[in-house]
Amino acid sequence: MAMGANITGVKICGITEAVALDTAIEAGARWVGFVFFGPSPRNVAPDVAKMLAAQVPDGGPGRIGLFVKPTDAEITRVLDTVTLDGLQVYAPEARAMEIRARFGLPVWRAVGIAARSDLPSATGLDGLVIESRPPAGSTRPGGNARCLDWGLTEGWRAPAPWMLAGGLKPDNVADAIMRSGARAVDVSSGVESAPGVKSATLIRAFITAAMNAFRA
Ligand SMILES: O=C(O)c1ccccc1N[C@@H]1O[C@H](COP(=O)(O)O)[C@@H](O)[C@H]1O
Repeated sequence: MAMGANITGVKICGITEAVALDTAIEAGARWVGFVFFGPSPRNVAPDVAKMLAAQVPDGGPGRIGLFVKPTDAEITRVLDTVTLDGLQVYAPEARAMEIRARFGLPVWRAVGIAARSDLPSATGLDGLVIESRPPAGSTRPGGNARCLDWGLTEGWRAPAPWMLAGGLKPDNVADAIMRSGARAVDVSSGVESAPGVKSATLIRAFITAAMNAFRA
């Protein structure tokens, strides 16, 4: 999961089965994500994720494990079974830095924002995932199909490579890229036919729309 200053690409998150993974690989996803968070409809058991991760060819998308406020033991339990190339964590910066040091993998921190002042001005991490805040009462901090105001990141001098997430779909991702200035995007709900059920058609449409927008 190399992250240069100008990363461009698409992450398809919340993959739980082989067809969706194959589709994401064939369509040109740069990263694929596996969710290790019980309350999510995309939660995947480590033994299933192990088989999926092994299906990614050399030179294929980076395999990202998503964790919410994880303990070291939770991450260890997954990494003992699944080969991952990076971690996406929902945790404060200091805890994310601890995780990075402890496990020796690149770490992106997910940050929910509601105002420009919420955008981080500094980080010691490998990247940031900038997304909307969850709705009140949500059981999860992301994966809620909720858009942020894309204008909030326009002209932002990001302290690290970043990707835009939250409520992206095939029919709004081009607009989101143009208005936010993002060079990388992350999607879960927007490529599903039902919560947790990925659609090959929507995955292909999303990656095509995003890559066309990056080239525009
Ligand atoms: O996908 C989930 O279920 C999930 C659970 C807990 C934390 C994050 C989760 N998903 C991430 O949230 C954003 C936005 O997702 P969406 O496209 O709005 O569904 C993205 O980074 C997902 O990977």
